[in-house]
Amino acid sequence: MQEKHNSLKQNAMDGQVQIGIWCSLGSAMTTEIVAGSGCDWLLIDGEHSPNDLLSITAQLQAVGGYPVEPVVRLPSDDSDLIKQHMDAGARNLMIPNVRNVAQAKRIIAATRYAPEGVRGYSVGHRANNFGRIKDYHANAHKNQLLFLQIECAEGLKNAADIAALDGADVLFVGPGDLSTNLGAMGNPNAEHVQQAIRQVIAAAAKSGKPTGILAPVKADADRYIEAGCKLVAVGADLGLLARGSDALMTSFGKA
Ligand SMILES: O=C(O)C(=O)C[C@H](O)[C@@H](O)CO
Repeated sequence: MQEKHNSLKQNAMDGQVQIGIWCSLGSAMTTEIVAGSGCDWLLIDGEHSPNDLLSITAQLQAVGGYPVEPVVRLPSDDSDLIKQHMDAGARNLMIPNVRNVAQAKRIIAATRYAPEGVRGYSVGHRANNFGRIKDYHANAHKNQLLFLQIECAEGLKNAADIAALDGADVLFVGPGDLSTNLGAMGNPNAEHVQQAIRQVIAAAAKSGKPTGILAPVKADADRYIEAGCKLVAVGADLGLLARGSDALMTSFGKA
């Protein structure tokens, strides 16, 4: 048995736009509903959502039969969390608030087995179909996609050097944190924040790496795609449900 080819990695590296949806509800059921939408990828959020290793594993299992690549965002760059979630089958990882090359190198090392890295070895886990994928450990890095979030001035300053690292596959802008850390909380469309986002796109492009962003407003998503973003999350389960249910109640005069 071979590991399934990572179409998201292939398409991202080929410069194809890949449309995603953010999953924040911590539910295998709602994430499976999203998986059937036709999106290319979906983000299971472990940073700002009530998720843990077990709930993230359940969501990975729920979407396993769909033509979608799940990306798991961890709450930090903790190497033990990286190990646990990769063993659970999270081969596309997003790490928040990456600020400099030294931190990025530590993160990359945590995703790789020796001699390139320090990922702990386990003979059987969900990632290698419980030992059935015999060459998993030798080839795992070929099917992994690592998203490093650029969300502050230091990360912005170091973005090009971070993107140049082997193993730093995607620079992913966190528009909420980036705008907050640039003095424009709640206003990612402020011109200096937009300029910063364009700077991240250019920094990644210098190393031939794609950029991603979360843009739940279509006009913003269209603008970022036009500006060169390739991995764009265009909505979130939480917002879709809140806005949808509110609109429904408004239509019956209930809100
Ligand atoms: O900074 C951001 O914006 C992100 O990284 C995305 C948010 O954390 C996401 O949870 C939506 O609020």
